[in-house]
Amino acid sequence: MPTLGVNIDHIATIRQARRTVEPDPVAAAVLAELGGADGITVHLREDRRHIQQRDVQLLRQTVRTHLNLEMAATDEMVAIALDIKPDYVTLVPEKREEVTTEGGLDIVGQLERMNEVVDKLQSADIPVSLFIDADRAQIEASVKTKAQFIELHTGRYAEAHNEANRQQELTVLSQGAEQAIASGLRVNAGHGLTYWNVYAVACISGMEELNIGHTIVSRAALVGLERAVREMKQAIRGEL
Ligand SMILES: CC(=O)[C@@H](O)[C@H](O)COP(=O)(O)O
Ligand SMILES: NCC(=O)COP(=O)(O)O
Repeated sequence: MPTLGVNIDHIATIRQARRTVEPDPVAAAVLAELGGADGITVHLREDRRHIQQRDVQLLRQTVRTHLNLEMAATDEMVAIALDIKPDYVTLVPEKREEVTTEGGLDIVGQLERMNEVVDKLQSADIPVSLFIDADRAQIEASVKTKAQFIELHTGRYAEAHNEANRQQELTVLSQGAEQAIASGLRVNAGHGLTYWNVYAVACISGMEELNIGHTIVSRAALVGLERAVREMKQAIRGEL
């Protein structure tokens, strides 16, 4: 079975909604690890809409499992990664106006830049993963970069409208994983995975790690709400 990288971006989304100090992503990472997370994933976006650079610095010092830094392949982000030295970097495409990551990286169309960034990071002992669609040409180009990993974008599978479409997208993911592993790449997957759709992806042969965030933070908000309200009643009564 693949390991679980817990993406805690949306803990920071709640904090940034008020620009306050809670909830703290560092505390969230500790709790995720206590719950069995095999790794912690954060996406430091150029617009800093959720995770901040300080969070990544603190997480580097506190995460006991491994820290996966998702980032765009920009000079600014490469400099941050070289300074903080996460356990691995996942290069992702990024658009300021997007609600979340749309599609995978175009490795074919920017092979020279990808080669340069992968080489800079891996020469500093930071393994690189490329977040791509399970597309034959993108996988072939990823091999050329010498990145150690790819992360297959599971968004289209997660958004499938019916069972036939879901099976079709699952086959695309399985075939992509097979091609990548046969070419020497290690394979992770993520985006849009939920408690209801994760199992089929977890069963893909050779899958190493699943990075999952939004559904876990969403569920945490609901399963923790009753206790949170009970504790506020205690606080109001001066009992906390
Ligand atoms: C790369 C990816 O699929 C996710 O990590 C996603 O980017 C999380 O960050 P956002 O929710 O800000 O898109
Ligand atoms: N790379 C995918 C990830 O880290 C989490 O994506 P999501 O579960 O928040 O959609």
